[in-house]
Amino acid sequence: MNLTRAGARLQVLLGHLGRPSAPTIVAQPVSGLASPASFQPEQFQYTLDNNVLTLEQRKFYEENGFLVIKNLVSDDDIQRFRAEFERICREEVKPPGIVIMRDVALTKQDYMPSDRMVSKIQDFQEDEELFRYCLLPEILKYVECFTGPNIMALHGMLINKPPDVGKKTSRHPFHQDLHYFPIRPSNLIVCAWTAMEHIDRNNGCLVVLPGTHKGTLKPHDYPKWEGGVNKMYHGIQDYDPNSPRVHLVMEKGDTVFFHPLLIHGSGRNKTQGFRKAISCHFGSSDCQYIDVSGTSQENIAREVVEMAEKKYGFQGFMDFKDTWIFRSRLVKGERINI
Ligand SMILES: CCCCCCCCCCCCCCCC(=O)SCCNC(=O)CCNC(=O)[C@H](O)C(C)(C)COP(=O)(O)OP(=O)(O)OC[C@H]1O[C@@H](n2cnc3c(N)ncnc32)[C@H](O)[C@@H]1OP(=O)(O)O
Ligand SMILES: Nc1ncnc2c1ncn2[C@@H]1O[C@H](COP(=O)(O)OP(=O)(O)OP(=O)(O)O)[C@@H](O)[C@H]1O
Ligand SMILES: O=C(O)CCC(=O)C(=O)O
Ligand SMILES: [Fe+2]
Ligand SMILES: [Mg+2]
Repeated sequence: MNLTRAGARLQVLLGHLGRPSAPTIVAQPVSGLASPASFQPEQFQYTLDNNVLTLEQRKFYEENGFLVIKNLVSDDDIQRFRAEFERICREEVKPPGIVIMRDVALTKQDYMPSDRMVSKIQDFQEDEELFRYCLLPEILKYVECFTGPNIMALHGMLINKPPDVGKKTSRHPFHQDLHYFPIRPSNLIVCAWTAMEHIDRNNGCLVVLPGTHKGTLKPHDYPKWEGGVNKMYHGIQDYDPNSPRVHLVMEKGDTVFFHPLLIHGSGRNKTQGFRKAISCHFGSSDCQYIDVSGTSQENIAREVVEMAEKKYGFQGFMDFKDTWIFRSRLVKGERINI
């Protein structure tokens, strides 16, 4: 994207956020030197001005589309998320709205209420214990660098990647999360993803294609994998197989923040343990809903609406946008548009 246009759009958004616009860049010589404070960076388009990120971290996110913050979430909090996840799997608590997903390779087994049957839970916004993740001040402090001060939690997930049974169904194909969101602008959306244990290539770490957040939203569809593909795990069909991959090896509590256009996936879990991570997508409440009719997002919109209609029993009068309106929750500032 053209820098001037992006700069102009950011100015409009900042104005809309009720903040002073970023100063126009005029290199003013002060005692013969340009003052670093007045030299506000017009080159930044994926991060906002505040004092949380170092210049180096900011440049890294701008360039790569992700940023890992080590040791951000405490062991105590992670233990609480794990315990609540197990209670949900054992059906001791049933938070309204929760979506429990099994790995496609295990769907023909008799269901036992146990964390060994569940590959992912989604939409935990009504579970006060898990939703604590989306309210953690240490997470929101970083989220605000991307969304600004009015923050909505759009979607929470706890991923329990099962041991692969040999069909490679535990993989998550390369995708861009924006495919699932009828919400723009994309630069005001960010995902926080926290490792709940040591995660590396053996148990299926996140794999990212650095810099791909600078591209556009690509068409997504089910990959043609012989062993089966999980429901709604759409992938990008024409990603560049030679694009450099970065495998994110993370320790318990480490958190990666990434842009919704960043192409990422996760590999097979070759261990016998269930690899756990907790995540939430956040967006500025200044964002807007878009109509995805006639775009590449139509396919996922149809699937999500079908599932929501089945789950909530409304037939025929829900659209993609509605499924997001009632699932998202304000976590900071004011609810404005979305
Ligand atoms: C309002 C809610 C909207 C939620 C909207 C999510 C949008 C999220 C946006 C997030 C943004 C970030 C990016 C996230 C990337 C993702 O994670 S995308 C979402 C991931 N997937 C899901 O959310 C699906 C969750 N739901 C499920 O897994 C449900 O169990 C299913 C697949 C709908 C089936 O439910 P069910 O009917 O209760 O299950 P069951 O009777 O056991 O099986 C029925 C049939 O489904 C098959 N099946 C069961 N599980 C699976 C499976 N995992 N895969 C494939 N087939 C399956 C069975 O084999 C069976 O097939 P047949 O024998 O009839 O041929
Ligand atoms: N044909 C494909 N289409 C889309 N995504 C793919 C394809 N093959 C692999 N991937 C994805 O590529 C990412 C990285 O795979 P890579 O092989 O580098 O990781 P890995 O950890 O070694 O995983 P694996 O053991 O499954 O090979 C994963 O997200 C995986 O799901
Ligand atoms: O494997 C994971 O933990 C991440 C999966 C992912 O990218 C997603 O659910 O959108
Ligand atoms: Fe994702
Ligand atoms: Mg591999």
